[in-house]
Amino acid sequence: MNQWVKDREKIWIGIRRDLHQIPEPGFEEFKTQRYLLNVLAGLPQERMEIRTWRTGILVKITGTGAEPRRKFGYRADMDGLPIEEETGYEFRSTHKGYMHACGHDLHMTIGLGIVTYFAQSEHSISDDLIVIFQPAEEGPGGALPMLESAELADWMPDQIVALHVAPEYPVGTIATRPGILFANTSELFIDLVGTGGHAAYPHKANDMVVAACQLVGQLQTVVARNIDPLDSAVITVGKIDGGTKQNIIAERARLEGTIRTLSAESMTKIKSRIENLVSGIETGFECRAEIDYGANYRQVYNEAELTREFMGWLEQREDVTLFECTEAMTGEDFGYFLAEIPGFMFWLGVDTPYGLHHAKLEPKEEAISLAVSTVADYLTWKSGQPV
Ligand SMILES: CC(=O)N[C@@H](CCC[C@H](N)C(=O)O)C(=O)O
Repeated sequence: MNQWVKDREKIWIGIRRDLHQIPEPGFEEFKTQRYLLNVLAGLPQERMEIRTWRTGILVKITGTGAEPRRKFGYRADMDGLPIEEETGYEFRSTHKGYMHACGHDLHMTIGLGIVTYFAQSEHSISDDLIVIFQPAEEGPGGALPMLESAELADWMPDQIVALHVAPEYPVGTIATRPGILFANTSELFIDLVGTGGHAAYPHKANDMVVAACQLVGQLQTVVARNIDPLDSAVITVGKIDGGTKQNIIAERARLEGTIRTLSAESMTKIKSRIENLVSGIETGFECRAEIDYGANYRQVYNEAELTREFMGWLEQREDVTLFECTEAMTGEDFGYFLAEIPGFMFWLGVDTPYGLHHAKLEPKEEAISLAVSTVADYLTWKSGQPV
């Protein structure tokens, strides 16, 4: 491992713990942005330029090579999740009902570590480096509007990399693959409106709790019966909201979920099946229904040549175990970056029994140094390679 990075392990861990305490919703990462700007202000400024975009931050480290230079990008997401934390941490979330349960506190710390490393005059890199702190990955999606922003337009990287913590792998493991890494996603919100009434008079009402339950059951048939078993897809209803009191028949119910597919065709097919089923519920229950697909994310598609090159480069590192993984049905709006810019994403092992989006997620912090060291060394090496 890069000794300079390793020697500063306590600093990275301290930053991660600070960030862990202030998780915020998408586009409301105000304290997070202030914290990051404050750390950035304490670094050598000679080769650094900083821009903000909404609650996000763009940092440019100017390369020391002659022009024209390439721009290498690293992207970290910034938002937390609406989860009440159940870790045993002393540095647990101070924001009630919010938690960094998807590792974005680590992703940002690694981004700061990379900036810190290359801001030092002794760690010059000949190409420019653009480190992107992007808001709202969990929703409604910050990547697409950021890509369309004036702030990024003249700093658009020529190549980009991002990582995501992976609870299931030991620290020291990096997993990735050329091609699709993460699925296409679409959020799913269905509102049902019927007629409320007294619990004792069901014949005078039109119960949306019963309609919602029927619909959840029917949605389970879509992937099972309409999608080619060799083409993976998922529909998860993560939240149901309906009614007001145990003895009042519910006038309204709302389902909130997400759709995941490996192919764009399956996404279209699933949406069409959902629309038919919802229309059946409207007829069958004599109610009104509205579907909203919320935020849709493109698949994360790793550019094959760069990914293979990175995997080959990793193989000579003694501190990393490379694993060529299969696709995952997770989503990531980093897919929008990869649709515009060649690059890749990889999983970083953080070895914890609880999965992503779990209230007890406790990633191993040693993974931070390993990631800063790996990405910094890779970018240094890559910048020395001919175009
Ligand atoms: C890595 C990860 O967990 N990403 C999220 C992305 C959420 C996308 C969107 N809000 C949705 O729910 O469809 C995921 O849940 O996979």
